[in-house]
Amino acid sequence: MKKRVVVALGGNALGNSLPEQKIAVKSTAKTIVDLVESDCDVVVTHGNGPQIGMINNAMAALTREKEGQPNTPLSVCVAMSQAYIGYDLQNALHEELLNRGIKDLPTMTMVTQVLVDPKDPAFKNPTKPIGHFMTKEEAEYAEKNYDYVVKEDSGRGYRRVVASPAPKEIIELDAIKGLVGKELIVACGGGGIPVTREGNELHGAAAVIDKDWTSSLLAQEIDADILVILTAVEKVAVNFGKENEQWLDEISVEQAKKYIEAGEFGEGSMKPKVEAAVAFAASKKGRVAIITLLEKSKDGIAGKTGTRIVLQ
Ligand SMILES: Nc1ncnc2c1ncn2[C@@H]1O[C@H](COP(=O)(O)OP(=O)(O)O)[C@@H](O)[C@H]1O
Ligand SMILES: NC(=O)OP(=O)(O)O
Repeated sequence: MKKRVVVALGGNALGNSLPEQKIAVKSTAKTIVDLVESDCDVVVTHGNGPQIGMINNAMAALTREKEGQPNTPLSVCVAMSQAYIGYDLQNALHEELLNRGIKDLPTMTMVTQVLVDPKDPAFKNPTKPIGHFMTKEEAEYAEKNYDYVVKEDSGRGYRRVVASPAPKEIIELDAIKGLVGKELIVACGGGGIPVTREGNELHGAAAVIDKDWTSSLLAQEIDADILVILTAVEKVAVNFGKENEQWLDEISVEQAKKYIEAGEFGEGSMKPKVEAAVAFAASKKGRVAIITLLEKSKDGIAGKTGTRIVLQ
């Protein structure tokens, strides 16, 4: 029987610049089509940290240059990032599907809005890094002149941070559900365009939602069998980077929660992935969340590698 799989693409699946992304999506498409050929109905989600930083900077420069040019809201920048990344992915998937003789699976990108709570405390405590790394001097300049909130990122330099509220509801969910299995869909890009509700109106919010959290919500809502979070490591570790580092194969939801509490996973990097994986695996017995490398996704689904989180 076909498996329903949500594949969440991390930064290494897309690269950090326009030329890097154009190259990266070629191997990303191979990985995704491998899953299609392994009898999976796939829905693709992706991050947008570098891309939204780039788009936001470009739009802000335009506002500074041209009198009367209104500022572009962050929600609109997320929408732009969905279209831009979706275009590159669709283009690469189209080619890869045809190369393998698969002609009956159209690809499409769904511009997706995701409801957030305007009272989410995340709006008062920006944590989500976006855009490029800055030196201390560049960071100070950006804070003073562009009103950015900037934080030091694990010894690697400084990055702008923005609010990252929790995803509550996927507005286009029914449309996505109707297409799973019939089309190869890219949805909920960059965690979704954050919106708040006022009656029948949806208003864009100044935030970037964590894509791992939205991917977990999507996987639960479409009743997926597997959530695969693809990133830059083959497995999740405890004592990561230390002498007694231990790579994890299969762990229970309970064990994963204990490791989260013990602070085993990097804030803003591995921790949201494990939390999102736990939320999916805990939501129904039989659901499996896998965290692994992009190029190992097929082996991960076959149970040969990756860290698997399951409800026991
Ligand atoms: N305990 C851990 N086990 C494995 N990787 C970890 C751990 N803690 C932090 N990391 C780091 O998290 C990174 C993945 O997070 P990130 O780069 O933010 O993801 P993304 O692929 O979504 O862009 C890994 O490459 C690794 O450097
Ligand atoms: N929106 C989001 O989570 O993007 P990254 O995965 O690139 O941080």
